[in-house]
Amino acid sequence: MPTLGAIADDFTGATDLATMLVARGHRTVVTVGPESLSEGPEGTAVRDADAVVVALKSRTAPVDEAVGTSLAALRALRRAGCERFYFKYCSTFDSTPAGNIGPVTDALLAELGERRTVVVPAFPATGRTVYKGRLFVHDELLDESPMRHHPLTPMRDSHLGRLLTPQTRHPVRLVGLDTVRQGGDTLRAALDAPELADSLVVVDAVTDEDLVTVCAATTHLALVTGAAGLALGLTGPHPDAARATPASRPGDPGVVLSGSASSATRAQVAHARARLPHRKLDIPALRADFTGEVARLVAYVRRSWEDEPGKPPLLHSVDDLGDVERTAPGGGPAASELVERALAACATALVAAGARRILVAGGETSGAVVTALGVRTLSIGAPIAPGVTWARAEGRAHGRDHTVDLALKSGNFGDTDIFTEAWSALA
Ligand SMILES: Nc1ncnc2c1ncn2[C@@H]1O[C@H](COP(=O)(O)OP(=O)(O)OP(=O)(O)O)[C@@H](O)[C@H]1O
Ligand SMILES: O=C(O)[C@@H](O)C(=O)CO
Repeated sequence: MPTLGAIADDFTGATDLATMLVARGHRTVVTVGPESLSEGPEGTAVRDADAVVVALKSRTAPVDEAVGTSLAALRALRRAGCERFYFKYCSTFDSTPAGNIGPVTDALLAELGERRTVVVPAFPATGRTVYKGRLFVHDELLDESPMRHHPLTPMRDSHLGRLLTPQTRHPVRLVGLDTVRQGGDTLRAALDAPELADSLVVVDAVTDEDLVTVCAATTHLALVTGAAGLALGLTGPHPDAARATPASRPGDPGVVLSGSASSATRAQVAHARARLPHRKLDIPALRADFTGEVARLVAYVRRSWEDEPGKPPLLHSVDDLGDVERTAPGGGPAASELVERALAACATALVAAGARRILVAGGETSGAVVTALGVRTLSIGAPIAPGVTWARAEGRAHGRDHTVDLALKSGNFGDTDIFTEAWSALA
């Protein structure tokens, strides 16, 4: 029976955390939404797991909806036996002044009858560190990094206290690196101090060792919050936890679907364009004739499978930031919505046409694709890069069951050659 229950605010974040938990010895199941926790064969997989991660698409949802789905996930995890909880959000703290990190944290605390938790977005393996309460992305402050241009959650501050305060009913406090470096016992005493009893406590962490210390000092908290780095210190009972075997065989048709505008993805797209068949989504064409344009994209991929076997085609929506359309002309559907819907529609049509391995770039995009594919659970398979893994996805779309290998790549994760090299991990 699982004891650790996690709620991830997007799908790439869910597989990011699950990858870390598997590496730390937890048999881990990712369920898409809370419903799959109890139903049918997925219920059995959950009962055999040490940890369950519920993947939500709540990061940019309206606040009430994000709170509602997160609470439903918490209740389902409690029913499944979980006793400790982990709210996973982005290592770049993706949120707006309204939420959803603060409101969801407040609601989870209230439901658990708790008043205090930690806020730990650091993930040094991917360049995210927190010092003096400020979030860095590699050697830049968050608001000076490319995250300030994010299409949905532009991050215009790096001070976690200032970012979180408008989102929460709790005071936001800081425990600094000097305390963390004094070790787990000192840090726990600092966190348990009466003046922090009602607070969301941002904790500095710059290295993996800092995160192991933070983890050790917070095992008594019913709820922790952060990115996947905080799970580094969570050693589980099954160090040899098996990874899922691939659903596909080498040579099976594959495709890359990228709706991410992040700087790492843009470099990956540029690299792949020189090496893979590729087609860019035409937003005005999607707006004018959505069904026809999706059919043309699908036909292009199918033709590429025949003309250039072994080279998974790339469908992408952004080469450079000039491609990001922020306001829809004439009040039509937003470009972001069109891109998500188009890539999701391509995914279901391509799976029906024989695709067995799909690499998706972008958290929101991944949510759209995974939902359209009717995926209920993801079993973590071969790792690709820090925070990115292949996962075996069981789903149902167009009235047919299917099993495919899915990799959900967070916008800023992965090396430049990930779109051409990820496939070798499936061999
Ligand atoms: N040309 C475009 N114009 C406007 N919006 C776009 C365009 N291309 C993609 N988008 C939208 O931008 C958003 C990108 O978010 P997504 O979460 O998929 O990627 P990301 O932010 O890079 O990844 P992550 O959240 O994992 O860091 C999606 O909603 C996508 O539909
Ligand atoms: O923490 C991260 O950066 C990722 O898992 C993520 O949430 C991006 O969508």
